[in-house]
Amino acid sequence: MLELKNITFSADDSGKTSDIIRGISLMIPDDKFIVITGPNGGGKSTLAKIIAGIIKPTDGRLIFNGTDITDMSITERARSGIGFAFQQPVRFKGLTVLDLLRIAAGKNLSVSDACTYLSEVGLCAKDYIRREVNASLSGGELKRIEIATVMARNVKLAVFDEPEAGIDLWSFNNLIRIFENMRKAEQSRTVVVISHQERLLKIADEIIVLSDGQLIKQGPAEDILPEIMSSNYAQTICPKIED
Ligand SMILES: Nc1ncnc2c1ncn2[C@@H]1O[C@H](COP(=O)(O)OP(=O)(O)OP(=O)(O)O)[C@@H](O)[C@H]1O
Repeated sequence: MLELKNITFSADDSGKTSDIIRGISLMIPDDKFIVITGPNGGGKSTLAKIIAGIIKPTDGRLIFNGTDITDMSITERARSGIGFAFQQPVRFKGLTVLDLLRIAAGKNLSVSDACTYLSEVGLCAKDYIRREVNASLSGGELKRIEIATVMARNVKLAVFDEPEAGIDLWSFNNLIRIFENMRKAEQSRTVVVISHQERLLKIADEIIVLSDGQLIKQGPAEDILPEIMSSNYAQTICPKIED
């Protein structure tokens, strides 16, 4: 279980301090498929980066399975079982797809196992396994390779930031299956996905809504989804400015 206690993140924006995350406290339980959603600019990616250790909160603590991970680096957090897939995957010059999967797995993954991960994300493994992870790969291919690395990592908590971006419809159907399989493959594993996609929201156990850096709602999908889909919802999270 991951507990966020009063997490705040402020950034210096052209000499002015802006509060991007404002005192968020929430629990991310084990063994769940959780979707974090909310309007653009609400702070979802920032919160995901705080969980992964890419950025440090200005204030507040993160407790993962009883251990305070606030001051842990990305690598230490990865070792403790947190896996993160970027919204914009990183390209590593000189590294092949197989190298990348082996680094993710933390062991000398066999070619056949590496191929299985690639096939699961819909890539024809023999075409990709020896390819260099560089600018010649398309955004969708990189995204899928990134997802395969999180699968290879065998994490307790997997965080995906807008995994559907740049993914075609066929692959999106596949992606839904991957998330479901990932969660079921390991007891107590939680998969957190940041998404605006209704189809992902529909299969979530829990939905978390962030807006303007604040936690607006958290609860079972069957309670939260109808509210999000209602036409009044946009006004609730972003009230109209009166004349
Ligand atoms: N380092 C930073 N300095 C200044 N502003 C930042 C910084 N990081 C994020 N922001 C701003 O904070 C807000 C939240 O950004 P974030 O990327 O977390 O939103 P998001 O909810 O993931 O949005 P989207 O749905 O569009 O991906 C945005 O207005 C963004 O411009």
